[in-house]
Amino acid sequence: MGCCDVTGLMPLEEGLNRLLSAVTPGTDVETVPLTDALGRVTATPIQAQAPVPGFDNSAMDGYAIRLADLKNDQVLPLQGKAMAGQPFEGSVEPGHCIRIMTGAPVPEGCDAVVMQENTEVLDAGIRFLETPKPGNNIRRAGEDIEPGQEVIAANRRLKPVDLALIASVGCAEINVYRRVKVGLFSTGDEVRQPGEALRYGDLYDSNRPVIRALLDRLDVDILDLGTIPDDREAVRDAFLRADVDCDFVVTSGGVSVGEADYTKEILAELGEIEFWKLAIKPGKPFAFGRLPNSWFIGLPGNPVSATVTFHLLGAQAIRQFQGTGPRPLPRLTAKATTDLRKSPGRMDFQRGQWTTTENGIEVTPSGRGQGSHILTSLADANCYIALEQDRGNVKAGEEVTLWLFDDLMA
Ligand SMILES: Nc1nc2c(c(=O)[nH]1)N[C@H]1C(S)=C(S)[C@@H](COP(=O)(O)OP(=O)(O)OC[C@H]3O[C@@H](n4cnc5c(N)ncnc54)[C@H](O)[C@@H]3O)O[C@H]1N2
Ligand code: MOO
Repeated sequence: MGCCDVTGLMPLEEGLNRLLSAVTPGTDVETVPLTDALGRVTATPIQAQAPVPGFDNSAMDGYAIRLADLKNDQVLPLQGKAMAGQPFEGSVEPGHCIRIMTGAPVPEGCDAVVMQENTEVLDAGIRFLETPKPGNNIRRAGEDIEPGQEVIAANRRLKPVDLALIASVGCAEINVYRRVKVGLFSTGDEVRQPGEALRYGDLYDSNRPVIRALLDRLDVDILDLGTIPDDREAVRDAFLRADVDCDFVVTSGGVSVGEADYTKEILAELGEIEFWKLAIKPGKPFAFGRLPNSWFIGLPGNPVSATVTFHLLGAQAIRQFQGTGPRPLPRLTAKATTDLRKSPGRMDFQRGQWTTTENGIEVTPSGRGQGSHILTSLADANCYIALEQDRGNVKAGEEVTLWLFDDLMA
């Protein structure tokens, strides 16, 4: 197939659908303490046993009163004190008020709290400078969460504030799915590690650092097998090693049609290719398949292609296995500020910077070019300019669809 031959390429949507229906969520569950739960995916829902707040309490430092007691002079003698953690005990005598602090239980019978700033301390008691409405400054029991309420659903990736919510209902341990294990390696005789000297024709392995970092953000365990030379046996060994221990094997390079492109060949030998070659640019030679024990994600060697295909496809496959399901990127319509070159046949994911201007939302291509070796185009971007498969060149001012970068890429 020549570089411009687009026959037999699978549209992105079809590839993604096939990948998502092939990957079934993992089922192994473990229990972790709340402190270790960030980024994990819940296996069971979490329900509140008791209301939150657990009791009617004061929203302000001030005085708790019975509204009916406020007479013309608005002065009530002070009877006692309610502090957070030290409730007022006993019953409030008619015509009295209680000093109360934020978070302290509102004494029974009191139906409003007046903040300190709206009162005056006299020898005879407290003068109220306002007449509050019933319930003023009282936070009701169960206002946030009712008993029995589901506060966290199953199959949710826990974010920082979820941990607060879970703590607020007193839950100390959480059932989560086992962490996904991902084996990772780059291939290529020319691929060196940063810090090493380059021979003529070599380049540095930029794929592994970015894919590792993206995997970290997906909260997986990584088995990093490094860079494997273009040697059939070495690539085969790396595949077998990763497959034994992992749920996914992610590689970069060797999926094209070159003479040392063994990745695809070995996948066909050890497992099964589900699909290879998508109608997208960059990333045409993306491969997805099944190994004896794991799923295979074969990223193209070009750095932009590897990163974009991992973002659009690989990460979705991992989320599917993790149980959260895929997370589509949000989309926006914008005006292109410049002409964009585009050949019909593949869907383009050009890299761009979108901004809101007085003319609406505009997008400008990022980097010094859109080649799949131009990493700066991706580093300077905050979105993809997603140009439909059949679309041709775009003129400045035309509308284009943006796929916005999510927190994985931002
Ligand atoms: N005859 C054809 N040639 C190519 C086609 C095609 O359809 N027909 N597709 C092109 C496209 S598109 C891509 S993308 C690449 C994908 O090739 P491979 O996945 O086989 O990758 P390599 O050939 O090993 O490398 C491509 C390119 O990327 C550099 N590379 C590889 N690994 C890394 C790494 N870890 N970090 C940084 N850069 C890396 C490598 O040196 C090459 O320059 O194939 C096209 N060819
Ligand atoms: O489609 Mo390749 O992944 O552009 O360089």
